[in-house]
Amino acid sequence: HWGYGKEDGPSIWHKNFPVAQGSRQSPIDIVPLQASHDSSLGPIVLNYDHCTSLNIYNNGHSVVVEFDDTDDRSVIQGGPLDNPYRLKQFHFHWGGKGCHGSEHTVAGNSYASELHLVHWDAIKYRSFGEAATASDGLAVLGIFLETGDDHRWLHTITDALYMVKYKASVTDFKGFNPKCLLPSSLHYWTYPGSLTTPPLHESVIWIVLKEPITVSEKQLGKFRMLLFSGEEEDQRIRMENNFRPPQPLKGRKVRSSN
Ligand SMILES: NS(=O)(=O)c1ccc(NC(=O)NCCO)cc1
Ligand SMILES: [Zn+2]
Repeated sequence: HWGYGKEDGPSIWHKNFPVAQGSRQSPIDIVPLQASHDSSLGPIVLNYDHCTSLNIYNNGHSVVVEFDDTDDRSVIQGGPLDNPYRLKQFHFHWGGKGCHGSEHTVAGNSYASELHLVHWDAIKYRSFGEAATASDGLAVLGIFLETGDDHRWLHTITDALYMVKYKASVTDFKGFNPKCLLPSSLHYWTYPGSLTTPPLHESVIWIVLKEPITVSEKQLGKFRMLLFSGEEEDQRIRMENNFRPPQPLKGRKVRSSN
C-alpha cells in the first residue's frame, strides 16, 4: 500500500497511480507575482453554521474529522465555484519536529502544516465518490499553519488525538465547527489540481488562503504522537512528514482573488 516512506512514498506513487505524472497534479509552488489577479473572482462564502461533525479518525495517512454531508447544511460557495460544494471532511498534513510540512509552498517557502477542508458538488453529482472522479467535482480549501502562540480552538482537536493514536481508530467528535480554524482574511489563490494523495484524481478546484493561522509548536507536536501503524503492528511508526512535495505546474494559471 502507499505511504510517505522511502519505499512507498510520493516518488513511487506513479507505479500504481500513473496519473501522478498527469497535467494537473497537486500540490504546487504558488508564486504570488506570477498569479493573475482576476477581478471576476468574487469572495468565497462559507456557510458552516449548521455543520454536523460526526467523528475523528486516523486513516493511516492523516487525522480526519468527518461531517454529515447528507444535505446542504455546510457549504462553500462563490469565488471560482459555480455551485455550492458540501463539506465532507477536513484533515491536516505536517512535518517532523522543527521542519516544515505544508503541501503547497509560496514562492518556495513551506509552512509548518496545512489544513484541507474537502467539499464536493452535490448539485451536479450524486455522491462524493462520483464527484471525486469528475474534473470539477471537488473543492478543497487549503489553510496554512505557522508556529507561534497557541491557537485558542485547536486544542479541541489536539485533546482528542490520543483517542485515535493508531491507524483505523475512530472516536465520536460532535459539535465542532471548523469556522473557528479560519484566518481573518479569506483572500485566496485558486487553480485546477488534484487530490494530493492516491488515487490522485484530477478533480479538485483548489482554493488556498493567503493568510496562515498560528498554532503553537506544542499543539503541532501532539499531531506527531499519532502513528501511521495499527495497534496490532509491532512497528510503531510516528505519523509525521505526511505531505506530498510540489508538482509541475504544466502551464496552469494560478488566479488571485486580490
Ligand atoms: N489531501 S487532499 O487532496 O485534500 C485529499 C482529499 C480527499 C482524499 N480522499 C478522500 O476523501 N477519499 C474518500 C474516501 O476515503 C484524498 C486527498
Ligand atoms: Zn490533504
